[in-house]
Amino acid sequence: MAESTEELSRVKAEEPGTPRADVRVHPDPEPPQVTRTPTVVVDDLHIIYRVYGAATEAEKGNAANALMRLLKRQGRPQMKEVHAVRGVSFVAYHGDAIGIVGRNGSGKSTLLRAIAGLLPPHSGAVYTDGQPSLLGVNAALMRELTGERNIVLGCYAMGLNPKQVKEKYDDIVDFSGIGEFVQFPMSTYSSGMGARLRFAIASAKAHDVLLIDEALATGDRDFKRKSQERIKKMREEAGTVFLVAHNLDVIEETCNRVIWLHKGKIKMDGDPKTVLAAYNKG
Ligand SMILES: Nc1ncnc2c1ncn2[C@@H]1O[C@H](COP(=O)(O)OP(=O)(O)OP(=O)(O)O)[C@@H](O)[C@H]1O
Repeated sequence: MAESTEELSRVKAEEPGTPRADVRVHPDPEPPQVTRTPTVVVDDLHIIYRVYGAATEAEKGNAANALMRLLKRQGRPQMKEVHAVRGVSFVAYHGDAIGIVGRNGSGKSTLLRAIAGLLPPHSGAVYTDGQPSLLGVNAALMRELTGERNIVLGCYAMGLNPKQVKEKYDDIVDFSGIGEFVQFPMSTYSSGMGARLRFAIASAKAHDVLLIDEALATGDRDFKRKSQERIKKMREEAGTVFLVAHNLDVIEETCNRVIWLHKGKIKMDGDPKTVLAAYNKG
């Protein structure tokens, strides 16, 4: 942590009076290359969820109150705010694969959804160069349709034309490893099979910015290896990949940079080894 403390004091010295909770760690003392092209700029982003009907502090966790409310058929008109992302700022570049780590509820998925444009900022902004695509465990494939139909529809949704879908189809089925299950509705798939098919569809196309939320967590070792290779290829094709995963090995092997979120703020941002070592300690 000596390196990060030094970095933090330097940042503070440069910006007197500006409170900074985050720590930026660069693998070498050289300043970042100015020639790299930024793909995602997140500027002092705040995301707040509004939950209607939430319990007040006084009512929280009180079974007697809950029972009384039920008996009296009282509604709960209170509105509670959850401040999930609190002033996050960073710049991602072409060719970056950025792992996002943090404890449950630290704001990882919220940040990805905001970069994908699915959540409006409460304040601050997200600027992206190109179209961001979010691939999550809940990505919108249709459970009642067969894998085959989902591949075709998913490819169309990504903007491929019928000829390109034909060319990609076999590769998607092979990569997903779902075999003859491709003929069955996705409702018959295990969660791992669904996740593999989603990744296979999404990665069949080059993305400007690909956001992956835990999709690799459910695959077996062989699938993880294949998907890591594919992420590497996507990086080489000059896209930017964001990866949220609780499996830190996957992050370390796949990413060239890691952002550690803690209670909605960036606690550390830098090369995977340094950040993961600090995260494991803390
Ligand atoms: N749709 C929602 N409505 C209200 N609050 C939400 C919603 N989604 C997430 N939150 C809250 O926002 C905070 C951040 O959640 P988020 O899912 O982004 O964290 P996470 O780091 O991805 O967690 P996990 O590792 O458990 O997936 C949490 O306090 C969570 O309860």
